[in-house]
Amino acid sequence: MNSIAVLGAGKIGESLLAGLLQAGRNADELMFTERHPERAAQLTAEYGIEHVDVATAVRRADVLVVAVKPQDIEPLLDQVAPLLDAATLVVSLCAGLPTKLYERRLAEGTPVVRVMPNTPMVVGEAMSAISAGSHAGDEHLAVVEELLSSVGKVVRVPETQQDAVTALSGSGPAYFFYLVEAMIDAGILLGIPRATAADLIVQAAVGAATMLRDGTEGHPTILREAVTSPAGTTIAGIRELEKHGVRAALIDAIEAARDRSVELGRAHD
Ligand SMILES: NC(=O)C1=CN([C@@H]2O[C@H](COP(=O)(O)OP(=O)(O)OC[C@H]3O[C@@H](n4cnc5c(N)ncnc54)[C@H](OP(=O)(O)O)[C@@H]3O)[C@@H](O)[C@H]2O)C=CC1
Ligand SMILES: O=C(O)[C@@H]1CCC=N1
Repeated sequence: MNSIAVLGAGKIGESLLAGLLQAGRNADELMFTERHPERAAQLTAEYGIEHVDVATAVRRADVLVVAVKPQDIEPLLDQVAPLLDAATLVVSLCAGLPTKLYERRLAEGTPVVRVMPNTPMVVGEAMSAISAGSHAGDEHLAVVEELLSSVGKVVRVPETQQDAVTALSGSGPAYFFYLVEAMIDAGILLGIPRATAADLIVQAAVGAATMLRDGTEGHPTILREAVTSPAGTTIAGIRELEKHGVRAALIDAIEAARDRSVELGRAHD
């Protein structure tokens, strides 16, 4: 079994570690680096995973998972580059950062796989899209697939699509959470207690998501039409969504997220 070091155990790094443990991986196959000692201690207490320094992570890990903010990548690569040999697989979870950035900075021939995961990996429901850098072959993609399929679904995409994927499934959970927040607020407006409104909306979201994924008819238009009765309540609401341009707003939002991903990568050209 590969030993895995997560460099930067923030929100996504912790989600990955927690998801891997939940999937049955042993804590002693995992390690992480983190620059705040209190947070490191808290993570070790909660998960039983060892906090190590970068040099130890590079020496011991078969797979180095980079999970720092894109803005923090340069100082991290300064630390890693002199220590790393080309036998270690580098897996980047960072929005926008191309594999060629790592290839430029790390030992010649280092295999790099770019991944866009999402936080539902903490409950084993991640969507991760993976792309090989120029020194990563099928065997490296297979290692990453095996790792991430234990915490959700994995697809292979050309690296040219990763900025769009970042906007869709990387940021996607935030947009669903935003919709849920807004719908709970609507419940408050209508006089429903917050806890009850939250129960109603969260279960509606879980039911709708399950129908989309597991139902015999998973097409969103057909499912939405089945809820929309003639002269009924749903169409009255949909007319308001259309009046307020919600569909166009979502398309614009996802395009803006894609553009920001491109910009984050260009900052390192
Ligand atoms: N959150 C999400 O839903 C997703 C995030 N990502 C990607 O994952 C990466 C991390 O995002 P996220 O988890 O949200 O961000 P966080 O800020 O929560 O996590 C990054 C962590 O890395 C730490 N860090 C930074 N530099 C170093 C270093 N040199 N050594 C050790 N630790 C370091 C940060 O410390 P400090 O607090 O001091 O900054 C922080 O704890 C980003 O590149 C993002 O694009 C990808 C998909 C989804
Ligand atoms: O907001 C971000 O930049 C990261 C990348 C995808 C989800 N969160």
